[in-house]
Amino acid sequence: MKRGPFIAVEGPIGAGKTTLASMLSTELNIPILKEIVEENPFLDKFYQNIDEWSFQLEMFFLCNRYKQLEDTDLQYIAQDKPVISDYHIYKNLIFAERTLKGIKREKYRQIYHILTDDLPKPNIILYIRANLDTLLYRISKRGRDFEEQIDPAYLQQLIEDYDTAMTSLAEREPATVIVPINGSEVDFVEHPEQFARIAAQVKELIQ
Ligand SMILES: Nc1ncnc2c1ncn2[C@@H]1O[C@H](COP(=O)(O)OP(=O)(O)OP(=O)(O)O)[C@@H](O)[C@H]1O
Ligand SMILES: Nc1nc(=O)c2ncn([C@H]3C[C@H](O)[C@@H](CO)O3)c2[nH]1
Repeated sequence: MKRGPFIAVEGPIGAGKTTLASMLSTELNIPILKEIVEENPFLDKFYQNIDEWSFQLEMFFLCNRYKQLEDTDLQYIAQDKPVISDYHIYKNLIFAERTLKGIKREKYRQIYHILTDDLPKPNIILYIRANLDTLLYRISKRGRDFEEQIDPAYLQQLIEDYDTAMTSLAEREPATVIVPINGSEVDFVEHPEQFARIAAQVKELIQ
């Protein structure tokens, strides 16, 4: 069955997902769904001690996004209305596979699949790839206190995890369109013509 476009913007921390999703939402007049950051009670503690807090944090993100996705399904997808999101639910697994170990990782995997397997997934993914220097620069420019403690090695691993995950998603879901964007070279914030090219590409995909 054909359904309305469900667009997700993805990429590692600080790649520009919220920025690009917001710009596209305005330009294309499509409602935006944003992830919850400031109200997250575990992020600060997590960055201070990943092993201690990872399970609580990953479960918090999963429950939150599960609820958002359920609502999105009712409000938009089931009614064939377009929507753009600054994340894909799959990011839960990308992060959790990196931050959890042993039995907790195994339990998390099972819960992730139970909760999300039957929910609608984005049919278009704008995947912003960016190198470590770009991400570190953008994260520091954004200036969230709790992110000052991010270990560059953790960020570098996530860059690689994202590449692996997107390749695997493309194999599992050949119908999903993945548009790679080189976030270290393409600057959709400072260069309107570069943003216009991305917006035109998305317009063409959803027509
Ligand atoms: N193409 C760009 N050129 C210059 N600055 C950018 C660009 N994209 C994003 N930024 C800036 O980088 C910072 C991070 O961007 P943003 O918050 O959109 O990233 P994100 O991928 O949504 O992050 P997170 O993973 O934490 O949710 C912001 O300060 C934003 O203004
Ligand atoms: N561990 C972990 N799992 C997730 O699912 C996840 N999603 C986002 N984040 C972190 C990245 C930014 O610092 C901040 C805002 O995106 O939250 C996550 N961290």
